[in-house]
Amino acid sequence: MANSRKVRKRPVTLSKDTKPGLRSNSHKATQQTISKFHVLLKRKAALTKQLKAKPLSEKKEEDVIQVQLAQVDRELDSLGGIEAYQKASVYGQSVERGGDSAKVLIEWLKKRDASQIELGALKPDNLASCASWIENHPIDLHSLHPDIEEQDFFNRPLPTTDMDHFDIISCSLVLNFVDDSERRGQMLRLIHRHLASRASSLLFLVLPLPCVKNSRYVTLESLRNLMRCVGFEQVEERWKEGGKVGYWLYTWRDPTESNIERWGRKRVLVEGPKRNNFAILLK
Ligand SMILES: C[S@@+](CC[C@H](N)C(=O)[O-])C[C@H]1O[C@@H](n2cnc3c(N)ncnc32)[C@H](O)[C@@H]1O
Repeated sequence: MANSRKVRKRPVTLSKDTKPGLRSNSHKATQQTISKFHVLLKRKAALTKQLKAKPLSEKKEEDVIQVQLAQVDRELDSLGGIEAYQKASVYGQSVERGGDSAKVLIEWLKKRDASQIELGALKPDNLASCASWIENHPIDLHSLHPDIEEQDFFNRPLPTTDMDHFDIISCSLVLNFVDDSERRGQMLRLIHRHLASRASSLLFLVLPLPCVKNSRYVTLESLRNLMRCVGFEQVEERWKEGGKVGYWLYTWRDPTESNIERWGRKRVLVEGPKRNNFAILLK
């Protein structure tokens, strides 16, 4: 359902100085930047967690962690910071996926007036072709364009009126960017609260395929069940064997808190040495 937020009719395009500028980058270099970034962010999250867990008496240990944190920050800076990561991701969109995730979302949407918030938007015009019926509100931690609001979704004020809620939330390759399993669960719960509480509200989720096909803690089935617990019913799923990413579409429903404890801690679902540790926890 559309609300009275201003509908942006004019398709906005990326300005010259915000174009990726990475066309000459090799595919390999792009992948390296993205994966180095993820490794460093994970390390940073682990160190920050350790720091919070330490009692103050262990000052020496705390100092060591602070030094390690500073080193991680330097390495992130030397990679070019979040902007370099984002630009590599823009480039990755075309090389890895043959285009932006929005293509899949548009294919799945039934044409109706709707308001959408796009989390982790690298470009302001992903939904330009639907501008007459979708009022899109792109946000990102680090905005690459004046039409993308710079905002951490975790800090976005909760909706207070019907108008503040969205009909659609797009969360493409953002949940995996969140470096802590509990915070991923929090993000899903927040998404649920920002959507209008009706069955027509939609969540579009995109994850790197290994998060669900090669994790020891998450499978396609567990994702479906966890999402149901948060309050999302899966209606579409798309991925292909050997593919890079998976796409899911969910409708809003009431959460089922009955077996919530099942999702409160990591449980190995698939054994194997080459599995990754991607997890989502609900507390
Ligand atoms: C890998 S990029 C994905 C971009 C794009 N959505 C896509 O599908 O290619 C992840 C983006 O999510 C943004 N992001 C991560 N956490 C966020 C948060 N809490 N709030 C807003 N944006 C966030 C990052 O800044 C980054 O630009």
